Amino acid sequence: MNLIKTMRGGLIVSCQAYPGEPMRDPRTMTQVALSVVAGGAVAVRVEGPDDVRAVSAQVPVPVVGLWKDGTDGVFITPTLRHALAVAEAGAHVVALDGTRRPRPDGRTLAETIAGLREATEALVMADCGSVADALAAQEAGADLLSTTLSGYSGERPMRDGPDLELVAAIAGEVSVPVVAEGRIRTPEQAAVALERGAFAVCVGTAITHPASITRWFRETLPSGPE
Ligand SMILES: CC(=O)N[C@H](C=O)[C@@H](O)[C@H](O)[C@H](O)COP(=O)(O)O
Repeated sequence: MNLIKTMRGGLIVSCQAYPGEPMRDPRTMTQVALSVVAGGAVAVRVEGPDDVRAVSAQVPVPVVGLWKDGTDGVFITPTLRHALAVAEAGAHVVALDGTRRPRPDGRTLAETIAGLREATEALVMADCGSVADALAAQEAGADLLSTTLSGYSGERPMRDGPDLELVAAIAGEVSVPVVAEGRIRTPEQAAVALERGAFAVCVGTAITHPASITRWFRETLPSGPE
């Protein structure tokens, strides 16, 4: 619980590069992670066992690890095998799909969390897409809940910005800490998420994904090269 307390009111920064991108390299992601820690991140969120291993060996803050497998359905740390690998790589917190959808290995979320607890000391962040997910994930034993999958799991509409309504609704219903995550683009949105009851805020793309940030600028310019 002490580890969770260190994140209270803070900014968790997700440092991820996607398959095929130039920054997809454990050394590069470690440099990104060290840079966001220098700026005050209370924790980092990192994808894939290789990046988790490299980053957790170097950064002085908790590492929230995940392993994406695929891009559809349940793909964030989808099975117990993935969760164990992320913990073994050094993650202090394992983030996994916390929706009520069937999981590829047939285990329930509760069984997955129990299996992880038997083998490791890692805490669990359940990535949710609705209030019903959050309630079920709390029941299943998650240590932290996040709104990561709002707009992606089919239960909430996809918005341009963060689903602050969901943050408030979950925070009002559960007793475990709630992380506001997903499409937070500005410091102001992050501050509002905390006001609405989030325990901490997680920002990825707007801080660590240069291709997206560049695109936002370019698309906002009135005209430019074709
Ligand atoms: C839905 C999904 O796959 N989310 C992923 C989860 O790890 C990441 O791609 C996001 O970057 C992360 O959740 C942070 O959100 P944003 O980048 O919007 O600040």
